[in-house]
Amino acid sequence: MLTIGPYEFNSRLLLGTGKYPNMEIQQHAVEASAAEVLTFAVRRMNIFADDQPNFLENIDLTKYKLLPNTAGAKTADEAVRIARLSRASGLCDMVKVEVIGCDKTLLPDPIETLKASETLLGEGFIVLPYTSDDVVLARKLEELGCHAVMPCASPIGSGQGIINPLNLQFIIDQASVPIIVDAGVGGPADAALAMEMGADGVLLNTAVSAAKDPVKMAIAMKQAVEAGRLGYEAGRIEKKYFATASSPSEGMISS
Ligand SMILES: CC(=O)[C@@H](O)[C@H](O)COP(=O)(O)O
Repeated sequence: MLTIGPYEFNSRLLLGTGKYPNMEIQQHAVEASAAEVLTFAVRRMNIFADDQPNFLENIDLTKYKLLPNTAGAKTADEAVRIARLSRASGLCDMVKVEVIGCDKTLLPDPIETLKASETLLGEGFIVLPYTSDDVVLARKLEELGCHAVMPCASPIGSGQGIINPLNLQFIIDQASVPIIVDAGVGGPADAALAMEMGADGVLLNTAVSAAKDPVKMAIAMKQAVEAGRLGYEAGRIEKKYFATASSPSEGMISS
């Protein structure tokens, strides 16, 4: 079970809803992924225009928890405004705080992320900030009271996978709130590795929505997250410098 604030989920895969070839493929991919949390950019949604196409119409909202995100915000104030708007529209009291500090890398602004998270926590939101793999910032966000921390594997949409496993491991090891690896996942092996390292969940979008076959990739990601988690729980063997024979040598007939 993945527990975020008051909510519990069976699936540890969280899915983004942007950039699918069309809404039908998106719907099938979402179903195939078995994700229970769907994130979407409030600013890019027609949530207030009844006459506009809206992915929420195609999704059975009784099956999913929505995670509105503040994509597009460049300051804490903007992120807070977007979060208030989404809660006022009755979507959810969870929010993924995303405050971009650099247009080229889409890496988050740590100071504005911290400020926005503090304000939203004070207003009773369930706050999940998107961060870089900064170990100290992750700790400060947890100390602030964030319900989960979401460090990126690598820049959004880059598909580079986990580029700083050491930092990510530090973040996972020090945390007592869920760590959800968010952004930069390229293939199932990246998702499995994050889970094997002890992450509590993986949030991804582009790897599925831009895959040649998004529905197949959604299934692959589901299985990768499950396999990675199972491997983590099973306990991996230690890496050794030299070989160790797989069969016991005691009791062998010597020639
Ligand atoms: C949808 C969303 O929230 C993205 O900003 C997220 O960070 C996923 O990134 P990828 O597209 O790299 O998976």
